[in-house]
Amino acid sequence: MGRSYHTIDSTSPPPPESPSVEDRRAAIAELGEALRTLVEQAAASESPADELRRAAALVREATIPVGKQQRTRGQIPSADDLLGGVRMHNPVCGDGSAIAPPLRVEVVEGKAVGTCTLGLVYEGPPMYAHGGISALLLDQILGYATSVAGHPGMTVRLDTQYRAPVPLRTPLRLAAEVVGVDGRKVTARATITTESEPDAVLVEATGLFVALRSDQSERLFGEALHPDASNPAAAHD
Ligand SMILES: CCCCCCCC(=O)SCCNC(=O)CCNC(=O)[C@H](O)C(C)(C)COP(=O)(O)OP(=O)(O)OC[C@H]1O[C@@H](n2cnc3c(N)ncnc32)[C@H](O)[C@@H]1OP(=O)(O)O
Repeated sequence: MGRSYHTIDSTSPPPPESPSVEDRRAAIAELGEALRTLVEQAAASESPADELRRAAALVREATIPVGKQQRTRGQIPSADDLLGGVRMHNPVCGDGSAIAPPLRVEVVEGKAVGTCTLGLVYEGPPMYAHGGISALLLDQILGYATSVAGHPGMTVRLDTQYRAPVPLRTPLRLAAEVVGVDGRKVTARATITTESEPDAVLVEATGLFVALRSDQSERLFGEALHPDASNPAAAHD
């Protein structure tokens, strides 16, 4: 099951989940996989117009069961475990996300190392990834590196250097590590290469992360973390 570390995550392993939560996560992942197949095939499709219209009708029909129960912006997904690092809909790593590659991340010798393959849905220049997608991947793995190093924070600056285009439908490797800690400010560096040529850096980034003070955390996330305390209506609208 995909796990993604966020700014308010701890790095300790999550406790065992109940079977119903695991089943719900499995269902979310199954839907995510189907959605990713759909969006990739749509981006690559050369099917005739009538086939595309038939597909659009089927997709509209599929939104009915999915839309039956919706959470609000202020509600954390019931299948997530923030402290355990489970974010099912994270747009980079989440198994339930239609737009996540998804990036798989593990810790190797103190570095966060990620792997993914980008489909045609991420195309910018023909055959290569959109630059914003590279920045998205780098921001995520930098955030992961700061979390696993015990310094979770929010990105306040992301400097990205594009040295060569990132090829689509090609296994990629990302690596990130913390290079400096100055009070609440944490600097980390990350790279994107292909798996076959790990020494040829395609894109690199330096990220500056700031650990939130408790008042900042409360201001930004209080509604989601304590919905009943801050706004009883938010949990139910
Ligand atoms: C699962 C996800 C994994 C991770 C995914 C990637 C993470 C993300 O994408 S996070 C989302 C994107 N980032 C954001 O939305 C953050 C938006 N920024 C903010 O909300 C605020 O800047 C916030 C709350 C982080 C910090 O508050 P702010 O008042 O700006 O800073 P403050 O707390 O006073 O400053 C702390 C230090 O950081 C410095 N600083 C803040 N911003 C910057 C900046 N852009 N550049 C340089 N230094 C900065 C300050 O100067 C200060 O330095 P010092 O202690 O030396 O005086």
